[in-house]
Amino acid sequence: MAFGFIKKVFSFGKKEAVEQPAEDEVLPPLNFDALEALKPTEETPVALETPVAVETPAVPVEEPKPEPAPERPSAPPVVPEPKPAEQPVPVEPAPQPAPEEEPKPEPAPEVPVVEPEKPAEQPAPAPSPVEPAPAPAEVPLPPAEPSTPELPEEVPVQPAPVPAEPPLEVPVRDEVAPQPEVAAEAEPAPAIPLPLEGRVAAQRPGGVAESSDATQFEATQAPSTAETTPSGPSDHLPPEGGEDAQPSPVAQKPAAGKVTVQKKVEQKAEIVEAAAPAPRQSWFQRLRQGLSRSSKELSGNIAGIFTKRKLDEDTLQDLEDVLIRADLGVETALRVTDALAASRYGKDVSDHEVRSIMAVEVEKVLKPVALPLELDLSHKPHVILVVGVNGTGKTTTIGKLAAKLTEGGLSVMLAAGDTFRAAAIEQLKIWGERTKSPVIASKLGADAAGLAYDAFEKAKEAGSDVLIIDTAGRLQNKAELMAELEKIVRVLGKLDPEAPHTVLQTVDATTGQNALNQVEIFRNIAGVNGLVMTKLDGTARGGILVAIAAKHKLPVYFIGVGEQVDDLEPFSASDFAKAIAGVA
Ligand SMILES: Nc1nc2c(ncn2[C@@H]2O[C@H](COP(=O)(O)OP(=O)(O)OP(=O)(O)O)[C@@H](O)[C@H]2O)c(=O)[nH]1
Repeated sequence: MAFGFIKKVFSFGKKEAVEQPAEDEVLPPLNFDALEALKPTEETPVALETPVAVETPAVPVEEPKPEPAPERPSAPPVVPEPKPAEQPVPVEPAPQPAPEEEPKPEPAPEVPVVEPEKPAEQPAPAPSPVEPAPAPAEVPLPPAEPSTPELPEEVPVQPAPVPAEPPLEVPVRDEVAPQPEVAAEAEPAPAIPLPLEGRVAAQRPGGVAESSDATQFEATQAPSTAETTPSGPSDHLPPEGGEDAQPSPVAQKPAAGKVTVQKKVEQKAEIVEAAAPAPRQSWFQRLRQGLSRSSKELSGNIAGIFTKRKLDEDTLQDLEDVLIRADLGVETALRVTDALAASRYGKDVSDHEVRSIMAVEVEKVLKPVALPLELDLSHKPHVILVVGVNGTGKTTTIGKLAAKLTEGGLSVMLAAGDTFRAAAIEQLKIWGERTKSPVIASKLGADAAGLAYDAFEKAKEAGSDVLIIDTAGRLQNKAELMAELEKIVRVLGKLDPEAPHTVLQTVDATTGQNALNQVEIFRNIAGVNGLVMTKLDGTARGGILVAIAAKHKLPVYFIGVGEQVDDLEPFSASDFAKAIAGVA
């Protein structure tokens, strides 16, 4: 029994704590010295049991077994006492904390919001360097040093140890770690962040400033400032600081006028060339990989039709069905079958020939909508309103787009207009930190239109090039959503009749046919004039993009094939058509 307990404790990395009590117990039996020299183990158990009532350590040792089995209650009443009195209780809670902590790590990916908040608080104790002690208060530290008295606290921490080994060193920072990683990705464009950091640095009351420190500070500080929406934002974008902080050539701002946003801001092409090339897979490779499910299913079905069969009415009908089932839409399906029939009717046709013709026809459908996003910088700022159903990738797309713009030397301000979800607000703040873009946010449930108006004013004051406004997308309450979006558009128009200058809708490719309706709805509600197709990676329904293009004929500016900051690329009709058709 006792051994079992000790082992458990060891596993938590608290040998010291346990061993001590064990030794203490052994000490009393020292009276038997000579005799017991050989049987230390056997004695201990005896000693443990005897002193049970008196010596607390002995009790806890036995309880560990009872832990899993509350069966112990049957054991001598003595046992139950020690539990409540001592740590045995905490030992059991240990498993409890495990579930508690797990939820944290899990939400981490989805709701990094929690993480940023923690760091946000830490910065306060930022003087941490001076007070490493307060940090222990966080719990993680105690487990390492403290022994018995802290066991209860340690217990909850122990569950973490498993994943916690890293946290042991810098638990909180670990959570923030992901941010530095992102920052690292953004680093490729070293010159850009510099000026931006300069801005943020200027915002800091204390003027702390090294790049690395700055990053950490911003990660925590930014959110807080964003919360102080009313005054904060303006402070965030001191045009002076921004320009001063742009010592690097890359930081040069594009002249007023129209710029094209593709892989980078077009007007910055010369400077962008200096940026280090990404070592990752080529865009087309990633696109092919992302659409592999769509193309494989399609290719498999096509191959099934044309194996040892001539092209006739039946095969054409079968092909049409396959294309429609692949979400390409009736119009495109007919285009493909017509084109195929025109040149190959009555002949043997290989599936590869069919897919090649399909790629050509799909490209024809997509070509008209594969347009680059153009920003009119004569507007200060050019306002981009991002709409779409919840979860379609609005916030993520805003972050990716902000990264492109800031890397291109443009100053960007973000507005957390989805005031219905705290997570959405926090998520945008994180993107703001990553892209060094000020975020205007307000309390949960605040009037989104009021926030948009406020953000527009602040962006004007700050001289921002672009203002990107996030919005809620609660289609489940269509009337309310419609009223809110209409109000946002109306309010923005008071400051600039032409605003919002771009209304982007994010469309989740995994949605399938319902995406067609979503575009219809948001187009009518918010005047959508451009699309971003997200989550094309890993879906078998990528063909829906073709159906949307054929039906709505709205520009598709970008497509998303992942959650990373660089997983947003300008839409290429040719690349997409080849990728989904599975031809080189
Ligand atoms: N695989 C993949 N995931 C994506 C892509 N774009 C966004 N996501 C993920 O989709 C989820 C929802 O994205 P959000 O940006 O929060 O979507 P949203 O529309 O802002 O959602 P709400 O905040 O609820 O309105 C997140 O987990 C994103 O990481 C993409 O292109 N590919």
